[in-house]
Amino acid sequence: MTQPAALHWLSTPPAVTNQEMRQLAEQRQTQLTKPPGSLGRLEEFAIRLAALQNTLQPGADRVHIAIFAADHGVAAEGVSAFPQSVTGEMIRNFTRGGAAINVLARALNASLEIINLGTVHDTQALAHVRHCHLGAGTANFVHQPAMTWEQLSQAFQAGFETTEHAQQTGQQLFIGGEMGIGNTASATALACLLLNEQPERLTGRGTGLDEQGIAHKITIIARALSLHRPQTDSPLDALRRVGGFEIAALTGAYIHGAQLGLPLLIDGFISTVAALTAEHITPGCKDWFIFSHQSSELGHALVLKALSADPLIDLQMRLGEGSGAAVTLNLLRMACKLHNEMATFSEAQVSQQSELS
Ligand SMILES: O=C(O)c1ccc[n+]([C@@H]2O[C@H](COP(=O)([O-])O)[C@@H](O)[C@H]2O)c1
Ligand SMILES: Cc1cc2nc[nH]c2cc1C
Repeated sequence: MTQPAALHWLSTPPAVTNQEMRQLAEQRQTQLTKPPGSLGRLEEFAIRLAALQNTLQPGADRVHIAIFAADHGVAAEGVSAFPQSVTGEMIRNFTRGGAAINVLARALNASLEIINLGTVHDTQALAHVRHCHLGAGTANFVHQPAMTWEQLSQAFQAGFETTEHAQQTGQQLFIGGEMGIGNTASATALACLLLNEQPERLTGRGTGLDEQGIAHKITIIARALSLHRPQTDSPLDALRRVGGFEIAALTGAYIHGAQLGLPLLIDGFISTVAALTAEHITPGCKDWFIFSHQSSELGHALVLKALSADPLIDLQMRLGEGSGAAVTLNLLRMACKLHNEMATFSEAQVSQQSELS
C-alpha cells in the first residue's frame, strides 16, 4: 500500500508569520526604559512571539501540553537501559500526577493531556488517557517497516486533532512531549535517514546506556539503515519505516500547529527529530518552532544545527516528556511581561539620548 489519501492535509502550507508585527515589536523594544539590547535574548523571544501571535502584547499564559506515548519493536534488540514495560508504567504515573511533567504542568498552570498511541501493556483501564490504540507498539524496524501506512495515517490524525483542539480552546502556545522506551534508537535512525548521516555521529545514551550499550545500539541502527535506506523514497516513508507512533503523532501535531499559526515550543532530542521530520514533509513549519533546550543526548546538537536552531537554554537535561520545554516557559513569560509592561522612555520621562550619539 502507498501513502493513503487521508494524509492529503499534509500538503497545506504553514501559516505566514506577520513581519509587520515583528517590526512594531522590535520598535517597541527600542523604546522601553533600558539600554538597547540589555535584556539580551529575552528581547528576541518577545519579538518572535509577537510576530507569531500577531499581537503587540504577546503571552505564554495559556499553554497546553500533550504527551504522546508508545512502545517500539526495536526495544527487543536491547537498545535501552530500561525494560519496555516502563512505557506503560509511566503512563500510569502520568495519570496519577507523579511524573516530572505533572509537577511542571501544575506549577505552570498548564493543561496536560496524555495520549497512548499503542503500548505492549494495555492501559485502557486508566482514566485520563486518550487511547488511540494503533497496535502493541511498532514492529521491529531491524526486520521490517515499523508501521503500516494505515498506522502512520492514524498517528498523524491523533496529532492533528491535538493541535486543532489546542487552537480551538485559545491556547497561546503548544508543548508536545513524548514517552517511549527505545524511542532514541528510532529518532536516531530517522534523523540518519533524513540527514543522510551515519549512526556513529548521532547515537547517544538514551535513558543511560554505557559505552558497550551505545556500541551495540549503533550496530542495530546501522543494520536497520542498510535495510531501509535504499528503499526510502520520501521523508514520510522514512518516518513510517523507522519512526514510532508517538514520533509520528508529534510530527502531525507540529505540522498542523504550523498550518494553524500556533506557536510550538519544542522539547529535547526526540521532539526535535519530529520537528525536523515535520519540516522535511511540509517545508516552512520551522517558522512556528521555538527550540526550548539542548538535551545532552549526543545527536541533539547536530539535529538542531540542521534546523538552524539556537535553543533557549542548556541544562543537560535528557528526560523527554516535554519537560525541557516546560522548564523554559517562565523565561518566555518573563520576556512577554517585560515587553508588555515596561514603561517607554517618553512615558517615564527618562532621557533616551546616549552620550555617544
Ligand atoms: O528528550 C530527550 O532529549 C531524551 C533523551 C534521552 C531519553 N529520553 C527519554 O527516554 C526514553 C527513551 O530512551 P531510550 O534509552 O529508551 O531510547 C523516552 O521515553 C524519552 O522520553 C529523552
Ligand atoms: C523512568 C523513566 C521516565 C521517563 N520519562 C520519559 N522517559 C522516561 C524513561 C524512564 C526510564
